[in-house]
Parts: sequence; structure tokens; C-alpha cells
Amino acid sequence: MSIRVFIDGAVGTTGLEIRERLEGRGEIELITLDESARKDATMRRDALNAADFVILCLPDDAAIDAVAMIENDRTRVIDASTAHRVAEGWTYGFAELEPSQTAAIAQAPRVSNPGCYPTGFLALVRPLIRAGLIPVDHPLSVNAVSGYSGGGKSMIAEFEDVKAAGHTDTAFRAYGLGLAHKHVPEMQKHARTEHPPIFMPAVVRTYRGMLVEVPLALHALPRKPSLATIETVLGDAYKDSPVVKLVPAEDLATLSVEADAGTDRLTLRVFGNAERGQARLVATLDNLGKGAAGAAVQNLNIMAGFDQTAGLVL
Ligand SMILES: NC(=O)C1=CN([C@@H]2O[C@H](COP(=O)(O)OP(=O)(O)OC[C@H]3O[C@@H](n4cnc5c(N)ncnc54)[C@H](OP(=O)(O)O)[C@@H]3O)[C@@H](O)[C@H]2O)C=CC1
Ligand SMILES: CC(=O)N[C@@H](CCC(=O)OP(=O)(O)O)C(=O)O
Repeated sequence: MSIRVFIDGAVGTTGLEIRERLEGRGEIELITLDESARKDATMRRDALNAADFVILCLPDDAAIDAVAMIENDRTRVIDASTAHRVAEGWTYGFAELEPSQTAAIAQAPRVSNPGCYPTGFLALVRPLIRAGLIPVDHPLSVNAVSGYSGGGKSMIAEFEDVKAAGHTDTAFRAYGLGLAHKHVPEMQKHARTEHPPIFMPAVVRTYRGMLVEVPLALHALPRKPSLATIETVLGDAYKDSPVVKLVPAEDLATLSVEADAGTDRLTLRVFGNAERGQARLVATLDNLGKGAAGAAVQNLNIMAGFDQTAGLVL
């Protein structure tokens, strides 16, 4: 059985990556609009309604408009933007997040693709919260660095084009300093915590890749879990996943932001100091892989009933 897929925003940073992963798959027929038509409302409306599956790779406002243009009950949507990640009526497209999530995605008419940073954060903390090791009212914090493609075409230009508005030579730029980053509501909702985490993002001078970490004072948690317990719970949560892996942290003295760049993997490690009762949970992924395009393709596979890893780089 073949499905018709329209990527709205197909020449943007995320759209191009999704196209690369779908091209050449016999079970998928891509609906494409040429350069003169790709922003034409009538042509987009026709394409949106002709498709079985639409993947929105647009700014938030344009994604909301695109959903409103769909006038039939058949077209199913995966939205890569931030617009619908905490919205009613949308299924959160993080297959590994809960035991029932893959089944929910498989049936869903509207799926919101997770944000890149929440993907790392949620993968690290949600199983520990579910197991009762981190209480729902615990004050969590999350540090993260991203490659600059995380900011799409305009940030790529800032880092690469000396003539671009806002051009920068910096190697590392902290941001989100007002603690109101757009990903925080999504992190809180899907971690199911009472308080938003303190989120400290930064962008670095590498094109793609992401390192997200959550520090935990284990001695301050009510059940005082050991590092080994944390590792066991995370390992169990993802033991059957072809995409999310817990790997041993021992003997690794350094870890780079590019560790999973160019792949659709999400790798978790539990570093720490057992004597001090301190843990440093670290997730590496590609902001354009499991952080965007890889997750969208995985969701499409699940929704269409294909092997969930088809087209992924693992
Ligand atoms: N980059 C990343 O790592 C991630 C991005 N995302 C999300 O994915 C979405 C796309 O991001 P990204 O690919 O980085 O952004 P880009 O800016 O690289 O691409 C966005 C694309 O959408 C096109 N576009 C804008 N408005 C319209 C419109 N009204 N109709 C049709 N096309 C339009 C743009 O056209 P033009 O080329 O003319 O500007 C551009 O090609 C965003 O919501 C982003 O937040 C999610 C996870 C990770
Ligand atoms: C480096 C950088 O600027 N990153 C972006 C997030 C990228 C991303 O993936 O955001 P969405 O998933 O919500 O689209 C930012 O912090 O706004």
C-alpha cells in the first residue's frame, strides 16, 4: 500500500531532512510544490487536502494556518513546530515516552512532533518520575547545548554568513536567560511535574548535534536512589527501543555535542559520583534527527503502519 505525503515547508532546514529520509521509499509518494508554488495558499490547500499525511515544517503561525486549511477528515498531520505540543486534541509524538504512546500515535489524526530539547530532557526524567524516584514536585533543572541549525535558516545564516543580520563569530552563546524559553511548558506538561524546570540552553558553533543534561542530587531525593538504580530504571524503560539507548558511562572522560550528530539516535548516559550521591544524566541526539526529522519520520511510520525505523539512520 502506498501513501501520499505532503511536506509543507519542504525546503526549510527540517523539511529538507525529512525529504531526504523519505525519498526513494516505494511505499511513499511525495507531493511536491515547486519554488513558485510553495507559498501559494491555493496550491498549498490543494496539496494539504490531497495528502494522506501532511508533515508541517513551518513557523508556528504558518503551521496553525495550514491545519485550518485542511477540509477533510482523512488527512492526518504531523506538526514539527511548537504550535501544538501542549494543545488539546493533539497526541504527543514521542513514541518512547510512555508504554502506551506508540499505540496512541498509531491511531492519532493529529500528532505534534516533540521539541529537540524536550526530547533529551523527557527521555532522561520521565521514567524516573514514573517510577517515583523523582517526586513530581522536585525542582529540576536542565542544561543543554545545540548546534546552530537548531535555529533554522536564519540562525544558520547568522553563524555562516558574514553579511547576515545578527552575524556572530561566537563559539558558545547562552540564551533563554529570562527562563521563559518556548520549550518549558512542553517539558513540564509531558514530564508531568508540578513546577517548570529551570532550562539553561546554549547554542554552539557546530552545525548539528545536541547534548542535554539533568543534574540530580541523589542524596536529596526522598528514596535516595543509587546511581545503579537510576541506570536500571532508565535501561528498563528503553530496553525494547531501536532508537533510544541507555549506554554505560564508565570510562568515558569526555562527551561531545556531536556524539549522535548525523543520526536519528537518542543516547542516554548516567554519569555521577556514587560516594557523593550525585548524578549527571546526559542525553545526546541530533537536533535535526531524533530532535526533528527523525522523530517525524518515525511518527509517520507508526501512523502508516510501517516498520517504525524505516528510513532512519540508527
Ligand atoms: N531546526 C531544528 O533543529 C528544528 C526545527 N523545528 C521546527 O520545525 C519548524 C521548521 O523549522 P526549520 O526547518 O528549522 O525552519 P526554516 O526557517 O529553516 O524553514 C522553514 C520553512 O518554512 C517556509 N515557510 C515559512 N512560512 C511559510 C508559509 N506561510 N508557507 C509555506 N512555507 C513557509 C520557509 O520559507 P523560506 O525558505 O522562504 O524562508 C522555510 O523554507 C519550526 O516550527 C521549528 O521550530 C523543530 C525541531 C528542530
Ligand atoms: C539553537 C536554537 O535556537 N534552537 C531553537 C529550538 C529549536 C527547536 O527545535 O525548536 P522547536 O523544536 O520548538 O522548533 C530555540 O531554542 O528556539
